[in-house]
Amino acid sequence: MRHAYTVETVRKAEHTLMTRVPPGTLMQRAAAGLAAACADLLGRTGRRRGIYGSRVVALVGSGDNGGDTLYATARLARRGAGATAVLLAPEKTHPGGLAAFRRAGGRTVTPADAPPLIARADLVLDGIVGIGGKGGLRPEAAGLARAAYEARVAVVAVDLPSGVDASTGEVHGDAVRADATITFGTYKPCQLIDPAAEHTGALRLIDIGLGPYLPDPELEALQHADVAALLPTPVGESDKYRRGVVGVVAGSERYPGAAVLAVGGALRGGAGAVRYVGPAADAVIARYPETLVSAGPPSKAGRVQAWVVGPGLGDDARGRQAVAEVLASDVPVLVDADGLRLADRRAIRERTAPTVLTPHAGEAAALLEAAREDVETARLAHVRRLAEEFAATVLLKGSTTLVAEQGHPVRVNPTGTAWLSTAGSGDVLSGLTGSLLAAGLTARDAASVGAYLHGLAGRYADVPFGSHELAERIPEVWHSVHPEQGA
Ligand SMILES: NC(=O)C1=CN([C@@H]2O[C@H](COP(=O)(O)OP(=O)(O)OC[C@H]3O[C@@H](n4cnc5c(N)ncnc54)[C@H](O)[C@@H]3O)[C@@H](O)[C@H]2O)[C@@H](O)CC1
Ligand SMILES: Nc1ncnc2c1ncn2[C@@H]1O[C@H](COP(=O)(O)OP(=O)(O)O)[C@@H](O)[C@H]1O
Ligand SMILES: [K+]
Repeated sequence: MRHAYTVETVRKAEHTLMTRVPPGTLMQRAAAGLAAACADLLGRTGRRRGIYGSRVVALVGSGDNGGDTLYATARLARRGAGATAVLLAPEKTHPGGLAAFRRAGGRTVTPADAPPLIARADLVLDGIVGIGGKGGLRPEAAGLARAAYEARVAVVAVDLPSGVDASTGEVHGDAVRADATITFGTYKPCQLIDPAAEHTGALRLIDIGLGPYLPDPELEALQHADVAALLPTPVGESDKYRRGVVGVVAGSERYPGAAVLAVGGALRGGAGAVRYVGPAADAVIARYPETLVSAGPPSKAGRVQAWVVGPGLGDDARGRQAVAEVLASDVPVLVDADGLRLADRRAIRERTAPTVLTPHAGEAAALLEAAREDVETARLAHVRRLAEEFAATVLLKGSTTLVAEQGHPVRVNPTGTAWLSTAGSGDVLSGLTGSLLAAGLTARDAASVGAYLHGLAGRYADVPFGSHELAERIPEVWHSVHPEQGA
């Protein structure tokens, strides 16, 4: 599991740790890790394939982030790099870092003289601001960041790309675009959540000894091993009912394909059987003959351990009635797509069994009476608000998928690709996640494992792909996560 913490929590933990180690220790640990990571990068990608003779330019702001950067650049200078520091606030530059940098033979320049040096550099270090940053880059720093970007010079962000909001992943104004980010002590939300995550590049964590002083995480991201431990596995005494039956209420005369896609996802999620309820039974059976079908209503379809309701349901009274029936059941329910529009808000809030809502940004905006752009620019705040207002587990889809449930850390999905933004891919996700719910995973685990597998399926599929291919990739994905199972 990867964990991430807000600035406030990081500061508290650093404060406690600092009282237990000699002054300057943390900065030296950070600088040593940063210099080693830069050396790696110069060895692999620099024009000179190594540190000796390479040209390193450090953008240095007024705080400790600049201090880290100067100490690290001094280490590179001692190993033969030609090092230049651009001082953005000369009077406020970290004194110890600057002295070390000068002793190592580094030279300093003003921002006005920097652009040609940046354009010729092998590596630019962004030490403008770290967790102390407020708002976007100021114009002078923004100009230097742009010069590096336009010259396609490799940029390493120190702790985080300057200009992004560390605790939320929001970006208000100009921000550095990094090829790699070397972060200290723990991950920060900005490195995992878009739009800030898009500025982060390859991410590496340097241990500075903070671990024992950090509380429960505010954000977490599952990794392969966490997902493997959660995947449902049939045992000796299993039968199809004990493995779980998932009911799918989806599709309409107008959108029969949504039913097929959701059922396809459900068949690959580990439940023992899939029941389809709705008007697209012929299309479903033609593609997946193993499905148990009925025309409805859901209340007469037979027992299930979880329901998925909503994909391609349309707008009619029958759809509304089906959603109401499903929400009135005492089993876990996943509500997606049209279901989110048709569902009665109170009926969701008052359910006693778990409920998972899976909106994309547009649907989330409608549920919250907010603007879509606001949801996209502040995903963390909005997914938390949805979980609270609906007393449900909420999976907010998009370039970063988040799963929120009150009283727990928000989960960030680390898999996925922009190729998943294709019609019907959400239908596959809802079937897959519903199947995991029926197989007995908690709402939060089902949502995060569903998003994880779905995101990997998108990465495994040959591009450009149609959504029906995603379900077919799941056995391969399952196997990669859990090498003793799957394809
Ligand atoms: N506190 C610690 O124990 C450690 C901190 N470390 C480093 O210290 C950093 C935090 O240092 P600081 O608290 O000094 O803060 P920063 O260096 O992140 O930035 C604060 C300074 O930048 C200025 N500033 C804020 N927003 C700005 C903006 N938009 N444009 C230009 N200037 C802006 C502020 O006036 C302040 O002087 C971390 O990110 C990390 O790099 C590491 O050395 C590890 C240990
Ligand atoms: N830019 C993106 N990067 C990664 N994943 C994305 C991106 N845009 C959309 N997705 C994913 O693609 C899926 C699209 O689902 P959805 O919006 O419901 O589409 P549909 O309604 O067509 O099925 C979701 O899993 C979402 O997280
Ligand atoms: K930085």
